[in-house]
Amino acid sequence: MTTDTTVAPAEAGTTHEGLAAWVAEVAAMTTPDRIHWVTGSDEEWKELTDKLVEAGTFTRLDEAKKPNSFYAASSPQDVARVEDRTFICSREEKDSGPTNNWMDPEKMKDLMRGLYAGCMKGRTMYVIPFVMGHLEAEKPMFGVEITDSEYVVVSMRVMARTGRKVLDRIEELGDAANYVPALHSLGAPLGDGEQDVAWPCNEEKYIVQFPEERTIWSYGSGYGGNALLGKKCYSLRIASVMARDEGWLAEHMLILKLISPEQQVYYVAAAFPSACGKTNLAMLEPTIPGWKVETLGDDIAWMRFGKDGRLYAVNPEFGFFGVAPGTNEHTNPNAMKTINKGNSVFTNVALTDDGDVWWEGLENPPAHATSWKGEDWTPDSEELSSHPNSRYCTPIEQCDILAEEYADPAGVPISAILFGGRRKTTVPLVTESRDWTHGTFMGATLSSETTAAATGQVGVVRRDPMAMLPFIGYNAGDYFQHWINIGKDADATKLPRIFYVNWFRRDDEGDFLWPGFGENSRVLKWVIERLEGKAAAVETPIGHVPTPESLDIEGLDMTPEQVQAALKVDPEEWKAEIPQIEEWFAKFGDQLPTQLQIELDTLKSRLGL
Ligand SMILES: Nc1nc2c(ncn2[C@@H]2O[C@H](COP(=O)(O)OP(=O)(O)OP(=O)(O)O)[C@@H](O)[C@H]2O)c(=O)[nH]1
Ligand SMILES: O=C([O-])CC(=O)C(=O)O
Ligand SMILES: [Mn+2]
Repeated sequence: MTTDTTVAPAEAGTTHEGLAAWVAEVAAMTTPDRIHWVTGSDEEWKELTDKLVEAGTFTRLDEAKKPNSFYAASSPQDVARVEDRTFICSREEKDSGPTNNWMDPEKMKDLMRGLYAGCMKGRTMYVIPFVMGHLEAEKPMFGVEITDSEYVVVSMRVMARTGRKVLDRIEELGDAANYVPALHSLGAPLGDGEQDVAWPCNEEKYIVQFPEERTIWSYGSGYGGNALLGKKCYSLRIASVMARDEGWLAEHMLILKLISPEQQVYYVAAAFPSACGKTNLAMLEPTIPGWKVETLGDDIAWMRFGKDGRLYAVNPEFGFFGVAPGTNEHTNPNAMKTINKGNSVFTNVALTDDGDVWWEGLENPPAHATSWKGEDWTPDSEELSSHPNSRYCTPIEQCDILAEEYADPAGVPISAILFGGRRKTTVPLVTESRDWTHGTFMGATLSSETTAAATGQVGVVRRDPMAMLPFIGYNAGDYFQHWINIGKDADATKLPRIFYVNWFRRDDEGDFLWPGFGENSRVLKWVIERLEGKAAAVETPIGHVPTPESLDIEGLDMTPEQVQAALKVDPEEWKAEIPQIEEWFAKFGDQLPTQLQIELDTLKSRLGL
């Protein structure tokens, strides 16, 4: 037991005094049986995964099918992000804004200290030094996560650069190393001799960001978005606050590299809400001849201005935490190849009898499997084999189409930003904004049907600004202003152009109008041709949409009427949208940037309202 706050540096696990003191303080509060400083070595991975297998949390998959890979099933009450349990505890309530839960930070800390007291009893406390983005970055974005979950340690090693090398650098930099302290506990202490369960967690959950302190406290959940604190909590909620203060953008965006038949290279970033197609677009296999996509990231983009005045994006992550259902050789062959190389963790999918994993939408359903709930499953079963938010966690460097620029800490210059949501009606396949401010309006009014990526009802249309509704770490009105300011201060000719896409529009029978997936390359082609001034567009009240001839539909299995229906801008549908936008904007009161009100007024007058 090493929870003494006066331990010598060697015993403290680090020569960094501030870090040693924080770790000692947390240990004194949470009273773990032991403390382990995560090195990130292969031996450590082996030890931890063996321990997880022994505990029943992991099942080792067949080595020939998925080498060095594991299956896990969570508790049914711990399957997704918990937005109603997520808080932005800024000092002033108004700074968290109308879209976040808030509590006074001191009150929250008192409450959580009560929960954390003794919460690691019987467990090991792991200290994970990590960096989001490159260790070689000009200003490395360090974090240190304390957790009592081996599942979290193993997953963090896949999702972020972690371990001894990071700690060495933090120690070298000393006081100059700014790191985000991120505390996580499952909230499941073990009594003396008490047998552990396969997925320990607590019914009571708190996912808390303290934006001024750049600190994260998470309690009660082992699920990715709630527990891998480098991801949503740091790289979006905390980083969005840093970005506001420092003049950059931390966004819920994929980053892809597009190569035209003429070998021209373009970089595109795209923000879609959770489970709305980022990973799929990021790894797309174009169906149109001569075009090629490489990937840089599937979930998060940090964008800063370069010396040349362009906006450069880096992916701060090191792995993919992807939605399993729907992923297959047709929809996402590159994801399949990546996970088949192994070194991956699969959570809440089905386990086949021959030691592989399966999920809805994957080819070749097994005759029998064990469902994520641990029940017998056959293709005739009424229940799903896998939770709709089941996930694979796999190393990004295993992706065959990873762009070489991924290794560049300076990132890639973005030419276009796409916003997109999941809408059955109203929103056309693609619309180009008139300018940055109009594009910001499109992002600020983005709407989407809710998905299984968060707990709560699925399929309800809600505004999800820039796909960041659950991730903006401050007042969303100020966030909109920040977006507008980014455009105001920049050279407009160098800014990315902004587009709005919708792959999910349906016909009267309820079928998707647009085939999606690899066919989305046709939309990317139109976007690039717009940048080059080559493609035609129709001006509509909501922006520029493709003329039917300008969209490349050669070889596409769609009638011209179906293409028209996918592209259609129906003024009546948009008129019905206006009261929803007004209601949304009303939430912000005088925190709503005037420019967005002007954009709304312009849209109304274009619709004849
Ligand atoms: N119809 C249709 N479905 C799609 C398309 N792209 C993705 N999907 C489906 O949407 C679901 C989520 O896709 P992902 O690419 O994993 O979504 P994501 O935005 O990366 O999700 P998060 O990891 O939660 O942020 C999967 O079931 C996909 O099969 C598309 O172009 N058309
Ligand atoms: O954070 C998670 O749990 C998964 C994810 O990427 C999202 O929900 O956007
Ligand atoms: Mn995501």
